[in-house]
Amino acid sequence: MMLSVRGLNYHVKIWNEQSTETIVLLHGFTGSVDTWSTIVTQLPNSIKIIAIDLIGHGKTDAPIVSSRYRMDEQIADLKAILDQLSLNAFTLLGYSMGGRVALSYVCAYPEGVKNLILESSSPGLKTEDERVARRLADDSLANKIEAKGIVSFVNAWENIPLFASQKNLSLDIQQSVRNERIAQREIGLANSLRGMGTGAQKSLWNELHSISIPVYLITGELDHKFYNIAGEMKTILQDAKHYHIDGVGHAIHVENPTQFATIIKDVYQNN
Ligand SMILES: C=C(O[C@H]1C=C[C@H](C(=O)CCC(=O)O)[C@@H](C(=O)O)[C@@H]1O)C(=O)O
Repeated sequence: MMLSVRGLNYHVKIWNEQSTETIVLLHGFTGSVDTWSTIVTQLPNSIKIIAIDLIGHGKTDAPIVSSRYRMDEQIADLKAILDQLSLNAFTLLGYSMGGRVALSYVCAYPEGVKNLILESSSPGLKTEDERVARRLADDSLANKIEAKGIVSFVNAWENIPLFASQKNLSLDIQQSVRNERIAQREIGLANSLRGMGTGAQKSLWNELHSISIPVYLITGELDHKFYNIAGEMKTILQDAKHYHIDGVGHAIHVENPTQFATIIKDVYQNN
């Protein structure tokens, strides 16, 4: 379904619409609602699942103005979507960039969020120097995406060290991840980096201590960077559990969907 919010058309996919327990799923950079297709088959019908294509991704609009992709704009869109769907109590799950959106959302709009699940994500960068350097890198990548096109970008992106463990997946799964990335629009990815990239968003490190809901941090054994980030987040959060999954990297839901789905089911059993 398409929802019009704050002047943009968002693509939203819903499973088990009549169920009461609800989880909202937010994909990562270069992703779409399709990234959750395997997970959905492993969750019980008792859970209503709402997956959203974030701005510039999937079938959601990709505005040409990069400022429309700022994190405050994205979470305001998300709030408007959830209000339109009359959601007043739900678990919010985000993968990587989607986790940064989810965490930003909880810090700005905590009402209604019962649990927060962050897969391989971060609260942003602590210092302005780090953010300046990352913005320069992300701006350069954004310009390269527009100059050389999506295929050239994906050829490089799927081979960054962060995704090395995905080479162990079946060729079918690797191809499905590639297809999802290839289907993206250059303007959407480029402006996503410019507007809500890791260096563009504000740091949420100093807001973590105020989050009172349960936070579930999921990282992969082979993803040392985000394992360490999650470990530090856990020392600050009031109520946090860190699941560290053996034998997988950054995209746990792709590399071990069964164990990922089990964690989600555990969260609901803890409610
Ligand atoms: C490479 C780094 O940052 C990028 C890596 C992960 C994030 C993401 O959403 C990737 C999802 C995917 O392609 O499967 C992305 C983001 O948070 O926007 C980062 O740009 C890094 O080392 O930080």
